[in-house]
Formats: sequence, structure tokens, C-alpha cells
Amino acid sequence: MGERIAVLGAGKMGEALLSGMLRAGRPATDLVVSVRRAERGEELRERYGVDVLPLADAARAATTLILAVKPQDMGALLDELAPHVGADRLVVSAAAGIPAAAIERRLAPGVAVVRVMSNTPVLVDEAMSVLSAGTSATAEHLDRAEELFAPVGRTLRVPEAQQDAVTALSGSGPAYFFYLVEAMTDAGILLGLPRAVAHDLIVQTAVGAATMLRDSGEHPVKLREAVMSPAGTTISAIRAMEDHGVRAALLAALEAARDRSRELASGQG
Ligand SMILES: NC(=O)C1=CN([C@@H]2O[C@H](COP(=O)(O)OP(=O)(O)OC[C@H]3O[C@@H](n4cnc5c(N)ncnc54)[C@H](O)[C@@H]3O)[C@@H](O)[C@H]2O)C=CC1
Ligand SMILES: O=C(O)[C@@H]1CCC=N1
Repeated sequence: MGERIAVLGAGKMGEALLSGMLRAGRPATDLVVSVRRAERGEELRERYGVDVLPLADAARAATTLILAVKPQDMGALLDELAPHVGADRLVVSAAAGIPAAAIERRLAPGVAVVRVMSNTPVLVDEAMSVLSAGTSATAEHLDRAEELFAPVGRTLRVPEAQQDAVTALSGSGPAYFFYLVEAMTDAGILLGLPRAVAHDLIVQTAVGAATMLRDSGEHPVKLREAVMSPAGTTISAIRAMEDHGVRAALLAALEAARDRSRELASGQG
């Protein structure tokens, strides 16, 4: 059997991965999807030309299974899936919080599990996808899992113990930047700019700053220092941020996200 990939659960992440694999040149005939609602299945079949199959059939048809359901739905998915997953399958979990061992326990002994934390920039081929091997996954399994994510952005391997922190940083990270853009656009309104102008200024500034961060190789402090003139505007803003505890708020926020990822380990709540 050639490499056929099943995406089990095709919501935001599942569909983003599916579209990314197709953009990367994988033929639609190599991809299978399983969803809960028939209309959603029809939509995906029409949009991408992929096969939409019941869970058991998808699991039997594919060599690699990508689990892209919410952590809270993972238990039910694995219960339904387990009888159809042979020991030769590679299972790639995209779920936050769920340890690879929790998935291994519910599947046949020896099934290879790789845990991946990606993020929504999959949609624009700028994802950060971070992989960890479960106990039965070999280097070859990690390579295979990495090949799925490499075309849609950067990949990195970490020990699984770091995955809750990774989830807090890069998994949830896009939302923090969107939130900042929203808040800075509001600030533009406060300063009297039309919303559309404020939005465009902030988005282009975010793109410019992100590109400098990625391409210059400079430390962010150096980049910030180059913006801050003595007794100028920027240091006035930075002092206000320090007064309002923005740095402390970020430390607390990411700690909260990490803790929530740990709580999701049980797949409940
Ligand atoms: N949205 C994000 O930014 C990120 C999400 N993740 C993880 O990806 C996973 C999916 O998240 P989203 O796509 O945001 O959620 P979502 O709610 O958009 O998608 C989940 C999909 O799974 C389907 N589903 C549930 N049980 C199913 C079953 N038994 N069989 C078939 N389909 C089933 C649901 O109908 C839904 O369409 C989660 O575990 C989340 O932690 C990871 C990184 C980023
Ligand atoms: O908010 C969440 O739980 C998921 C995991 C990382 C990003 N979104």
C-alpha cells in the first residue's frame, strides 16, 4: 500500500492541513477525510476532491492517520477508531494537551504515535509545527510525520515534556498577535485615525517587524533599541507598557495557557 493519509476531524486545523497537503502537491487520491456531519463531508469532497469515508473505513484505507479533533472529543474518537488501527499505522495527533502515551494506551500495542503542535498559519504556509515521538515511534515515523508539515511552514522536534509550553507559545501564539493588532487598532481610533487606516498601519507594521525578526538574525532588544530615540516617542510608550505590567501580563498569560494544556491531558473539561 502507498502512503495514504486520513484526516480524522476536519474543522479549522484538519481542513487547513488538508488544503496544505494538496497545495504541496499531494494528489487528492492520497487523502481521505472523516467527518461527523454529512453536509460537511460533501463540502470537503466538492472543495478538494478527496474521499470522505466513515471513520473505520478511513482508518483501514490509510497508512497515516491525522487526529484533528478537539481534545475533549479524543476519547470518543479513539474508542471508535481503536479496533481498526493496525500496528503498522502511524498516528499523528494534532490535539493540544493530549500526551502521546494517552493515545498509545487506547490503541493496539506498538502503534506509532507522533504528537504535533501546529498553528493556524498552516493556511498561508507559515505554520510552526513542533513534533514529539511517542514511545513506539521511530526516527522514520518522525520523518514521515514531519514530511506532512514541512510544506506548510517550519518544523521543529522537541521532547514531549516541552509540548505544553510549545502549545502556549506557538500553538496559541497567532491569537496573541491578532489580539495585539486589535488593541493597537483601537489605540489608533483613540488617537483620531479612521479604523481602516489604523488597521492598515498596524498590519503592515506587524509584517515588517516579523520579517525583520525572522530575516535579520538580530536580537529583538537590538531591533527595539534601533527604534527608540533618546527622549523620543517610543520610550514614552515603552514606559507606559512597563507601568501597566504588559511584560508581566504576558508571562502570566502564557503560564495560564501552559497550565490549561496540562489540564487537557485528561481529554476532559
Ligand atoms: N485552532 C487552532 O489554532 C489549533 C488547534 N489545534 C488542535 O487541533 C484540534 C482541532 O482543533 P480545531 O480544528 O480548532 O477544532 P474544530 O472544532 O474546528 O474541529 C474539530 C472537528 O472535529 C470533528 N470531530 C469531532 N469528533 C469527530 C469524530 N469522532 N469523527 C470525525 N470528526 C469529528 C468536529 O466535528 C470538528 O469539525 C484540537 O485538538 C486543537 O487542540 C492545534 C493547534 C492550533
Ligand atoms: O486554544 C486551543 O486550545 C488550541 C490549541 C492551540 C491553539 N488553539
